[in-house]
Amino acid sequence: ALLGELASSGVAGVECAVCVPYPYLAQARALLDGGVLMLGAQDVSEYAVGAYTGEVSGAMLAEFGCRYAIVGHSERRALFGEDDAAVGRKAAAALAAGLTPIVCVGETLAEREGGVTLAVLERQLDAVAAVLGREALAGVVLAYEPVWAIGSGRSASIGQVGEAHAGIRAWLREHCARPADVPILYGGSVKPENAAELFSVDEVDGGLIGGASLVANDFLAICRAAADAQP
Ligand SMILES: O=C(CO)COP(=O)(O)O
Repeated sequence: ALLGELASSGVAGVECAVCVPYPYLAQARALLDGGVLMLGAQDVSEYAVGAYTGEVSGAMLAEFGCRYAIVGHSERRALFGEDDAAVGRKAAAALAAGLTPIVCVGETLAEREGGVTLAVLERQLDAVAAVLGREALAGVVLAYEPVWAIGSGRSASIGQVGEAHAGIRAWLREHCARPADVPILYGGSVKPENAAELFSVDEVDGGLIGGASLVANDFLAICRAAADAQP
């Protein structure tokens, strides 16, 4: 459904990708081959090669046509013990395999209510910068995903998103060789109804869509909102 619509109507200037679970990569690749939608994975191993049963390396993902790998999604951090340093190593592994890591950062509700949102984002970003360095950092995509807004139906407010994204851009100016090259996506209950407003916020360069991406027409509406928000 996505391919048909995107091929006919297009979304000029917007890069769209689907990040599918590992077992569906081959099937997705066959469907997407040569089309306008790019392919990504939802995770990647921090190890390039070796005996790590169950792990999927960046090279394997590249072989299956992936352009992107999400790293440090809050569910990976909270449920699978991925700490800030491991997220940095995964980002490095993705880059080494020629993939663009989509590095997720975001605060929990307790952290937001405790007034430490920007400090948490900085801590998570510092760990990535410590592994990548200023040059390689320019090759990532960042995604601000407040944990409390993911899958909850409750997106962050325009003000909250603006403050976090401005904070992340300021951090990039200090730590990244080419701070303007790094897109900052917002994720957390993005829907057709709120996409245009969220994409109008300064320093919001796109979205990382969960639930709404499973409904083709909703995802398409969000892609179009991103196209309409082009400067
Ligand atoms: O985690 C997300 C995308 O990775 C966001 O999920 P929702 O859009 O369902 O809140």
